[in-house]
Amino acid sequence: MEYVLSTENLTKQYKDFKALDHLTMHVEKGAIYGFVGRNGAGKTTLIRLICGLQSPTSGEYSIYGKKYTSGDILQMRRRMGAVVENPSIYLDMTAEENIREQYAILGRPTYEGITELLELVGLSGTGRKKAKNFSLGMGQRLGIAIALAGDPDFLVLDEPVNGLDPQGIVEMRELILKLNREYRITVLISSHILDELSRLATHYGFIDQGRIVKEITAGDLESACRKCMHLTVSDMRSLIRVMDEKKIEYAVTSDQEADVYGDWNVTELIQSLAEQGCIVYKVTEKDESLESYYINLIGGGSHA
Ligand SMILES: Nc1ncnc2c1ncn2[C@@H]1O[C@H](COP(=O)(O)OP(=O)(O)OP(=O)(O)O)[C@@H](O)[C@H]1O
Repeated sequence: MEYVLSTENLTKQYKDFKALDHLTMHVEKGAIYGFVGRNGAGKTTLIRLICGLQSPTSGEYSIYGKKYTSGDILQMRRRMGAVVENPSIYLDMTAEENIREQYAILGRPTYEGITELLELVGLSGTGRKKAKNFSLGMGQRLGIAIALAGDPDFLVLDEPVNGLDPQGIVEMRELILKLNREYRITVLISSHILDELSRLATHYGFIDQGRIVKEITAGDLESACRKCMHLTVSDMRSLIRVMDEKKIEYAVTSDQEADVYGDWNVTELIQSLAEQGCIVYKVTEKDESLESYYINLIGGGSHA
């Protein structure tokens, strides 16, 4: 497995407060990694660390397999683009001037590719408009364009849809998907908006109080959250017999209760059970949403 980013026991302590507490995570090459956690969980701290804006207290991280203490780390960071907190945009400049500026900072020999970059992020029509007159969504997209100026293959976005209107959210989602699918850019996105992430992420890392509580692929998460029928019955042995005969997937949850997976005809199922002398007292549809999965995972409390 090739990891673009991996951390091991990464810890960041501010006086007597641990913002990151032995955090271990793995971002696979090609992934859109949804970094999920409530406000204050430590997402931005992790991003600041991997961008080299702050140093860890202990533990380590590697980018493209190179440890942060190695001499090659700066080179690896050049393969990374990030939009952290407020993107560094010159407000008195146009979108194009901002990207030109970034090209100059990066020491790129020509201004080639700027038109394409503006088009990619949907800012090609902004002409002489200065960044200070941009909408929030345009500003976010300019931040991404600046982060893309160095042709990164790893893009880190801290809460990219925060504050955007529904249209802005859709545009941001489409842009991220395009960067990942067409340009093969691995993306790490931090967010507390789970529903939005679920339309994008191929992998998730759930963070709480500075620790990763779970890393899971989108496929495994979908299975964990899939719909099922919850049955309360008089006779569990009969239920088991009927389910096994019909090759229906199920899970017994108590003496009288079971979860039945798949899209089955409820009337037929109840009839088959009745024929075996098993009365169905109650049928409810259970749909563990991403949100409730997450709340179960981190044990409730006040959430973002
Ligand atoms: N420089 C600092 N000094 C002291 N505490 C800090 C500092 N920076 C961050 N923290 C604390 O560390 C914790 C984690 O902050 P962080 O910004 O990483 O959270 P987050 O998950 O990004 O949350 P949010 O979604 O609110 O940005 C917070 O409790 C914050 O107050």
